[in-house]
Amino acid sequence: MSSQRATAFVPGHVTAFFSAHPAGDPAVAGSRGAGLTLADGVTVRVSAPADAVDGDGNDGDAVDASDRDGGGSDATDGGSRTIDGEAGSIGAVDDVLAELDATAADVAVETDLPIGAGFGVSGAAALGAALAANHAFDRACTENDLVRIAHAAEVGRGTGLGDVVAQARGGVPVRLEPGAPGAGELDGVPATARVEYVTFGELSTETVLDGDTDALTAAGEDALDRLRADPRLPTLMDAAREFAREADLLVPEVAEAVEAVDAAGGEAAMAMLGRTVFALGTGLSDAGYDPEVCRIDAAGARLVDGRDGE
Ligand SMILES: Nc1ncnc2c1ncn2[C@@H]1O[C@H](COP(=O)(O)OP(=O)(O)O)[C@@H](O)[C@H]1O
Ligand SMILES: CC(C)(COP(=O)(O)O)[C@@H](O)C(=O)O
Repeated sequence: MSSQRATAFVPGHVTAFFSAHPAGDPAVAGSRGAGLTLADGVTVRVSAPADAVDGDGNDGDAVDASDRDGGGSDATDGGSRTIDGEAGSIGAVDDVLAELDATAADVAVETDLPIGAGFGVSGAAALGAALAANHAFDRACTENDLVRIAHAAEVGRGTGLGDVVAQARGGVPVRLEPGAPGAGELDGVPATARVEYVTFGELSTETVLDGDTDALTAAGEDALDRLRADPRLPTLMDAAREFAREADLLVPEVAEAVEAVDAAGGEAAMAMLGRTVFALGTGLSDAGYDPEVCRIDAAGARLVDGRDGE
């Protein structure tokens, strides 16, 4: 049965450490590393125009974009695109919609997370758009197909390497081999925890990934070896701190917060790639900060029903 509206939720993902592995094929390119997925994430609502869902996997010429009211949209040839109610789009989302022949959709991205601050919002929006558009347009893709499409879009735009596969899994994903399903390989640290975070601002993922990533990648491989030898959260946090120092990515506000949490007896690290510090338990509040609070996400990306996305 075809459904014309669908909503997906995708957890945020803070990368603790990573190594970059470029490749000609964006489904094969990606990162190794580890991080935490968060119960705070991104909700994506997709509506397909009535004449775009024909159940044979092809909306083709049935949709004349010029007939549609593009109010509130800055999309060039399709339905409306909003981020938290304001007109705006994310490149990886546009590419996912094009791949699914679903540019006619109205797409609303909603999140309480800051964009560009290391929470993988662009990857989450891309994966959420893939899950919801597949359902709304009755495209009959599998989950692996949709993860591959979102991963390739995110890598192609240079806004992430490993967030999408991690967000699809949930929990504490360990990316053992880079790339989308079929190429990559995932494991996880079986753990749950309260997570606190404070954001001081954005850090351009595109700029870091476009630069020399050799030192970063060497540090990321060392960190992954440490975690594989001792797959527990405190080791992940310690490996993350060492990675940030060795890769020379620490920014002063984050370094100060990580030290303050350590002095108060807690565990904190920098979220790659953003001016963001995250801590386990009450680490940041114990150090005198006023953090956002959530938990490690248990389920990974999923379609959700109901008007409120609950
Ligand atoms: N309000 C916004 N602030 C920052 N980036 C935005 C915003 N709206 C759209 N974008 C797009 O979202 C993407 C953010 O990617 P990235 O820096 O990897 O952030 P994140 O860590 O949240 O994934 C960029 O492609 C950027 O152009
Ligand atoms: C660290 C990063 C390359 C970017 O993460 P973000 O800035 O959150 O999009 C991530 O995708 C990863 O591979 O671990």
